[in-house]
Amino acid sequence: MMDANKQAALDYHAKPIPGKLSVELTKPTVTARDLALAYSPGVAEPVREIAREAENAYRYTGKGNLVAVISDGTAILGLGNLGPLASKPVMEGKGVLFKCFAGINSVDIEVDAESPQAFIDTVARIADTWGGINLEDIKAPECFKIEKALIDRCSIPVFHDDQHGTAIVTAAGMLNALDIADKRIEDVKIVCMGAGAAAIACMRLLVSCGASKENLVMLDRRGVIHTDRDGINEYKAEFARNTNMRTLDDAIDGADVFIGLSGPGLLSAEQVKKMARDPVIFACTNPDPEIHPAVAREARPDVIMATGRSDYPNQVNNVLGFPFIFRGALDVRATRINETMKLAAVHALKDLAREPVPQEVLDAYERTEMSFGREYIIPTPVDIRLLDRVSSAVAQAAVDSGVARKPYPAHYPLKTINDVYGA
Ligand SMILES: NC(=O)C1=CN([C@@H]2O[C@H](COP(=O)(O)OP(=O)(O)OC[C@H]3O[C@@H](n4cnc5c(N)ncnc54)[C@H](OP(=O)(O)O)[C@@H]3O)[C@@H](O)[C@H]2O)C=CC1
Ligand SMILES: CC(=O)C(=O)O
Ligand SMILES: [Mg+2]
Repeated sequence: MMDANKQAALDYHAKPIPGKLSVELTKPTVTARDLALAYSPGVAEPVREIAREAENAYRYTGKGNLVAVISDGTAILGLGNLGPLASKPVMEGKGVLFKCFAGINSVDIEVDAESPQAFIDTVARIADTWGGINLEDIKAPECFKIEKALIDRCSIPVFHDDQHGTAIVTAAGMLNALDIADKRIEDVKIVCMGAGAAAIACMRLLVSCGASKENLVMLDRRGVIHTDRDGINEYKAEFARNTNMRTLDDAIDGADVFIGLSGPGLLSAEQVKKMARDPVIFACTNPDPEIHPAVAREARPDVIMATGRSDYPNQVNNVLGFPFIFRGALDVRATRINETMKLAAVHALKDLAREPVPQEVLDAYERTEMSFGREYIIPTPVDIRLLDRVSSAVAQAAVDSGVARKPYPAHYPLKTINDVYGA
């Protein structure tokens, strides 16, 4: 980041008070009577009700609209394993996004765990306090076992955002980008740089959406993941290709799609030049993408380009997913976030990009025009319609697929975050 922007980012986090989130009160606390209701003796009444029937926690506490954002700091954005405390600005940031885009309260928890099992046990022991758990920035392959174990042990939704949030948004953006390029997902040659949490989940979901594993090459730090390679874990093995390709140079030749979920600056202009017509490049590593959009565009004026960042067009970032997916899941008290709900979110996002863009979005992005096309393949996070479209689709899918413990919300559609508690 340039020095001025770097200082601006540090000042933003430091001033006027440190951090980006605080806690607000929802009840009066002025008089002795208020205190007698809020604390002793009044607080004993909801305690007794919850002890009698656990579901009452949703009625008498903030549980139903409260998500824990939990990390061990092992894969902080694309910055790597910098430890739990260093992940705190990102986890606070996820809390900001939960609140401002979906009206969901959250608490960030950074766990210093000596092993995946210790992490699992820590999270499982505090799980009942929340309406849902958003796991964040936990590296592969540990993240897969951690998420599965917690889903098995918890009765609330547990969702590894870097896997599924990213996959949902990537799939929605990809379906639109391929439509614009006039290509079929079944036919396209895909190169996926990275074989971690986000990459594995993105490729799994793209395959569910029609992509062929035979057309897909995945790479990690050692190059192409192929069937003759030793020592690849079971998740990478899912995408091992029987191929002579060994390097990105080999794989990128004639590729229709490059998806980067790996590290900064790994794709060169020369490699972009070797891609097929109307190449689709999602350079999603944060904060510094696999290739700068200007470099890609100079190499190939016909590129359809996305990054994970807010300061370029086409932000393919899980921020478009997790706030609204949890909103829908919480509002029907879903026990989990299943594949049906994820696909519903993909289609809601994909379809919304094809509608006219509201003036508020144009103003926020200081643009006079935005419409479905190469520079607008996916809605922007500030688009208030996401709250209605994605949350409604996810809630309906939860009901339809039998994981909802409450009916489709009577107070939907949500027009603003002020609507989230209903009338
Ligand atoms: N835009 C978005 O919404 C999101 C973007 N991301 C980005 O995706 C990236 C990966 O995140 P995540 O999956 O959570 O992390 P993981 O640690 O789980 O995976 C990282 C993967 O990237 C690979 N990788 C790292 N450096 C290189 C390199 N120089 N060459 C080839 N492969 C490399 C690793 O290879 P190996 O297996 O050999 O170690 C590993 O497979 C991050 O940069 C992150 O910012 C993640 C989530 C959301
Ligand atoms: C966006 C995000 O979650 C990441 O880069 O890790
Ligand atoms: Mg992340």
